[in-house]
Amino acid sequence: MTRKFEGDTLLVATHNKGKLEEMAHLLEPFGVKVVGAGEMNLPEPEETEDTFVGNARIKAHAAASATGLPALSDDSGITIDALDGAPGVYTADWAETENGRDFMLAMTRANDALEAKNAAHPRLAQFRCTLVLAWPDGHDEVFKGVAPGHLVWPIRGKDGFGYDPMFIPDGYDVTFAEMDRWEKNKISHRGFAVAKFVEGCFD
Ligand SMILES: O=P(O)(O)OP(=O)(O)OP(=O)(O)OC[C@H]1O[C@@H](n2cnc3c(O)ncnc32)[C@H](O)[C@@H]1O
Ligand SMILES: [Mg+2]
Repeated sequence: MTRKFEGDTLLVATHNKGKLEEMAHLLEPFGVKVVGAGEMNLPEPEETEDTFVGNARIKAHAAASATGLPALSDDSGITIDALDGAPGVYTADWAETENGRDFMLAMTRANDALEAKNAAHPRLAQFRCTLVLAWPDGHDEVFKGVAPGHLVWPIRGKDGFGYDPMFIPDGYDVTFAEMDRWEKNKISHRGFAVAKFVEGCFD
């Protein structure tokens, strides 16, 4: 098997431990080890774009130009039909507090907004993941994945991260947070996007 990038280590331009663990597990069968932006002491760039791909490009290119290595970023979030696609690219912002991120608060906000609209059930939503592989010469490649499902309240489960405890993927009756992390990878937005990345990067 050959791969487009040299060596067996891939720089993943994220500071999110949950994403990194999922990617490490997804790429391990291909002999790829991942190293996160935090371990490389890279700063967290400001995400100033209003699209997933725009922000994924910012993160990937920042890491590639700082290190001279190809870098894979992940910009992701949840889109809720009854909220016209919110929080979308602002998914992480909904968790922001003076003392850092609080995802119980973020999930409560999402549920409160649905309640305020008296939104019908099932409350359809999609987890979306955009991966950008940026090369030190400035070009990049984009890979996307979507996981459709619906939101439940109260939240359920202790595994996963972010909004996982309120999201039930289509075809299941458990939330992402009630599922084994590796089971989630088989049907998640990130799992589907990584599968496309693998298709594009390995012969
Ligand atoms: O930017 P990086 O450093 O990669 O890490 P981040 O956590 O800031 O990531 P994003 O900017 O892409 O924001 C994505 C948000 O969507 C949430 N999210 C993404 N994927 C998720 C998943 O698989 N399960 C639950 N929540 C997820 C995540 O918790 C963040 O709040
Ligand atoms: Mg971010």
